[in-house]
Amino acid sequence: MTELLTPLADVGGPAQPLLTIRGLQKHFPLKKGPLGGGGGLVRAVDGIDFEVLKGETLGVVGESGCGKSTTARLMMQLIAPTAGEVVFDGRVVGTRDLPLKEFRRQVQMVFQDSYASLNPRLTIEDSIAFGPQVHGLDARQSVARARDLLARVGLEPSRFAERYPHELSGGQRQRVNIARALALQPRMVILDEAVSALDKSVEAQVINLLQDLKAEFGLTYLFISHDLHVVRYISDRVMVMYLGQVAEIGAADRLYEQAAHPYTRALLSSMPAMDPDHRTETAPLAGDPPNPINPPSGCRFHPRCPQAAPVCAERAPQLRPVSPLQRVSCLIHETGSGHPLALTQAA
Ligand SMILES: Nc1ncnc2c1ncn2[C@@H]1O[C@H](COP(=O)(O)OP(=O)(O)OP(=O)(O)O)[C@@H](O)[C@H]1O
Repeated sequence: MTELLTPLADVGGPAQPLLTIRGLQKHFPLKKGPLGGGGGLVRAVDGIDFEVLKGETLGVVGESGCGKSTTARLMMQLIAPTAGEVVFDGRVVGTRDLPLKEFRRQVQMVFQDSYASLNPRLTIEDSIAFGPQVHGLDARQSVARARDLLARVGLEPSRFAERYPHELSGGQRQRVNIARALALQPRMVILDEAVSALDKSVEAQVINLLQDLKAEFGLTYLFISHDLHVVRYISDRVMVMYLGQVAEIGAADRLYEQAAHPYTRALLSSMPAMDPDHRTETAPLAGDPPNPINPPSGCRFHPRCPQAAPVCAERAPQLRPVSPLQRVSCLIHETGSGHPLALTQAA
């Protein structure tokens, strides 16, 4: 299990998985046309395995449509998987071992749209108190918890508790959503583009708040974002997705400094430079991601990969450890010879 060792191991011994994803797939059927044509499947998530370690923030990145949100919704069991399972703290979710209701108390989610997530007819206080009441806490205790949490996310309860969502700014509403997610005292929070709609200065405040709350409540985060700078800042490890699969996963610093997958390198070189004097050597990502209805054969990245060899169109790579801190799905790393061309030459 050496691949589970992360920088967290430096501070608290070997990190253990809190949530494990095994062979997860989601294929959405396409509607048939009036004459029976069409059909087919959108392979939104197509066989992924990974773990979220206790106490870490796992960042998830990848181009639009690569399956990040579908993965999050599958993890929460908001949609049924085509195949695979979610294991939380050693128990399979949605079984007698760990019924959905109990799992959903322990794992909460915050979405991008701060307004859509709140009931416009409920006051802020009632929105936050609702979850604990559903889970059996009495009304007085639920309201007390809501007020505590409002203060904790930086919203003075005497000013905000009785207001309605439309009376708040986007940043304030997202603080309410975070308070609401914490009201059930979860162990893990999934943040799906949770700061993406905020102004840069508000975004920075909310990210710092998330960091403080994580430390205070001992939380584990899965943090989905298209902003590679933010992901590097907040994450202990990062998972890179490409066309419904995991391309690479590893410790954030190592992945950003020594990416092993050609896709990760291309994605990172498309990052706007924080330092204008900094020049990257790598070619940026060319072309659009291919269609998840009809993904390329072999390695799905091969049509866009600057290092692709003929074998890459024929053989699908497996996710394998390349170091104790990094796993990658690329034939380069399966040969151990440094280039997939060696595979064709050796064959
Ligand atoms: N209900 C659905 N029916 C059919 N296809 C879907 C459905 N939901 C998602 N998809 C498709 O699945 C693929 C993955 O979508 P998903 O939203 O998970 O990607 P994403 O990486 O989160 O993208 P973004 O960064 O744009 O939010 C896309 O091709 C999307 O169009």
